[in-house]
This record gives sequence, structure tokens and C-alpha cells, in this order.
Amino acid sequence: MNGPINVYSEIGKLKTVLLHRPGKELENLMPDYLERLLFDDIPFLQDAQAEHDQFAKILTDNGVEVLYLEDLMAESLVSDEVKEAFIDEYLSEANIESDETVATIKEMLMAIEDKRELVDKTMAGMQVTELPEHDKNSLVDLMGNDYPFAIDPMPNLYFTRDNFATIGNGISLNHMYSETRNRETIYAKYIFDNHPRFKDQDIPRLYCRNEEHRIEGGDELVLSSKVLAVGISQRTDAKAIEKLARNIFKENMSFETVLAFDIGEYRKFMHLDTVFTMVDYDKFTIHPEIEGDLTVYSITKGEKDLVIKKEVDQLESILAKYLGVESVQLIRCGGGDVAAAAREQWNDGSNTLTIAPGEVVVYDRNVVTNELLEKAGLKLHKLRGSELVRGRGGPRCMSMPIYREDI
Ligand SMILES: NC(=[NH2+])NCCC[C@H](N)C(=O)O
Repeated sequence: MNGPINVYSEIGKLKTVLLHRPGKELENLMPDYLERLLFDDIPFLQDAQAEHDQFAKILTDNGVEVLYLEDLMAESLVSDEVKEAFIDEYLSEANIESDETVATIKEMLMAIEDKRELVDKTMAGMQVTELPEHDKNSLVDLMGNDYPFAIDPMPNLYFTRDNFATIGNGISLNHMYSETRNRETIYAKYIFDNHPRFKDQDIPRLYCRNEEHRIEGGDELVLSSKVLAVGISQRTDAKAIEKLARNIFKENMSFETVLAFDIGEYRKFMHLDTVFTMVDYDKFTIHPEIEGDLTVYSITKGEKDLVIKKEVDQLESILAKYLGVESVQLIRCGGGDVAAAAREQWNDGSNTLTIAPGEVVVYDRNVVTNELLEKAGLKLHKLRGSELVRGRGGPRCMSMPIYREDI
């Protein structure tokens, strides 16, 4: 009998997925703080939500159960004790200098009875002007500053791919690269510890948010029940991958090899899944710009510790060897046109979500890449990508598979 989580491939028929419908956190984006919050522009919330609803509809129309992070989190606040523990932990990570402000906000949040409303508020952030008058005795309170937020918004939450990742029947609860995104990982922590769907189930924890080294779900790809690919990137460092591999091997899961893809540290391709995704048994998207310099390392379990080797073959041969297929096809984002490749990668042309072997969700705007995917025989579900894309993420980033049929 399989547990509630079952993800042994990138392509098996998707049965259950986790999304987050973007909310008020996007309206708390301001030009001065975009870079710190890892955004490049301010999406129009209403249209972003409409696009996101279309995404959810494509999935449900194709037999996928869509769960929402905000609902699961609300349902995880199973008692007053859990609610208070969550609020305390949330506030301790919210970067609030004054204890009086913490106490004031705690009182405000505790007073919200509707659990969904409370969860939404924690995601949206809080402007200083929302706080009631409260005692200002501490030096930081008296000095004040111009910063408009008492608590920052979490605008990247709709990229549910990153803050935790499902691997086999387990999860890696991630330690994120940036402070703004590290706060997001609190929701998965409470969900997997308290939600009735997950609480008493055997769900191995393969990484933990308190770890020192950083890893993000956009870098974690489950290529098969035996092989994982993990990006060494702007977001994920090599030490974290070693730790993850050790934990996976310790759990005696089916995975035998972790392939570490060194894609360099760039904002434009912050995660492996912004340049490489698996779309069929033997087909992948790839951004041509990373191909030349890409180095792949294999990590396997040795007698005493990990055995780590540099793979010297072409990417196609490495993939074919580890996946046990005769050959693989790499479908290049933008084809041979450098401008199309760069533009469409920036707009997540290689960030596809595979919902069944050979069947993918893509943004409609990446016309050059989409045509190549169709030519390769793939079935495309096209999603309007005007507002959501401004956060620099596509269909794979915006989804976390919870259950895929085995292939
Ligand atoms: N899996 C992904 N590629 N996620 C994209 C995340 C984008 C987000 N703005 C960030 O910089 O973190």
C-alpha cells in the first residue's frame, strides 16, 4: 500500500499536486524591494490569479487532484496550541526587532479566528500602518525607520516547487538560499507534522530546514525510481547535495544514483529546472546556453561513504546510461536561435510540467520552443503566461507533485 506521497519520476501520470494561488502578497511588492524579494516586476494580481486558475483547470481537467498550500496549512492548525506555536515560530523568523511589536502582532494574529484568513495574512505580510498604536519604549521602536513593512510579504509562495520537494515517499524540507524564501518553509513543516492526511504516515524527512547548507526544490529532479538529478546552482550548494544523498541512501529507498549537474551560479537560471526538465521516457528540454560548460557528477553509495565521480561523457550518453534507455533526445529551448533561446528561457520555455509521459503544461508565449516540443511528438497544454511569469517561474516551478503513478 503506497503512502500519501509517491513521486518516483518526473513524468508518471500526475494524480495529486500542490499549488498556491497567488494572493495579496503580490500587492505588497514595491519597486524598491523587488531584488531582495527575488522578483523582476510587479504582476497584476487579478490577471495572475486568472492565469493561475487556468493552470489549476488544465490540471483538474486532466484528472489531477489539486491541493492548495493555504488550505492544507489552515487544516493543519488543528488546535490552539498548534496555532500559537505556528504564530510564535512565524514571528521569530519575521525579522522584527522590537519585542513590543512582536507582542502586538501576535495579539492581532491570535485574534483571527478563521484559519484560512490567518494563513493568508501570514503570507501577505503586514505594513507598519496596519499596526494599532502600541507602547514604544524600546530604542528601535522610538527611532523608527522608513521601511514600510512590519513583516515582509512572501511573494514567491506560488512557486510551490522550491521550499520543499517530494522524493519517492519522502520530502526534503529545504533550507533556502535567501532569507525571504527561507520563511516559506514553515508551512510545509506544519503541514507534514500536523495535517491529518500526512501526520501519522511514514514520510521520510530527507533534508531539514535547519541544515546549514542550502538546497531548493527547483534543483531536485526525480528522473526515475533509481536516479535523481540535483542542480549545483545559485540556490543549491554541493555540500547540501552530499547530505541529501547520504540521507536518501540511509533510508534504503530505491534510489541508487544522484547526478549532480553543475550549472553555475546565475540569476537567470537559478535552478536546474529553469534549463532542464524531463518530458518523456527519453526526452528532455534543455537550454543550449548551459550545455557547453555543464559538468555532471555521479554520487552513489560506497562501502564506507559516498562514491563521487566526474562523468566524462556527453549529456545524452550519461542520461541514456543511467536511465537504461538506448538514446535520449534533448529538445533545445529556442532551437538554434540565440535570441529566441535566451528570451524563451527567461520566460520559462524550458520549465515544463509533465503530467503524463509525453504530455506537458507550458506557457503559450514560448512559441519557438513549443513548436519544437510539438514536432518531437509531445502533447502540449498551453497556459497564458503574462503575469505569473514576472516572478521568473513556469509550470514546473508553480507545482509540487504529491502523487504520480509509477511508470
Ligand atoms: N523552480 C523554480 N525555477 N522556481 C523559480 C523561482 C523564482 C523565484 N522568483 C525565485 O527567485 O526564487
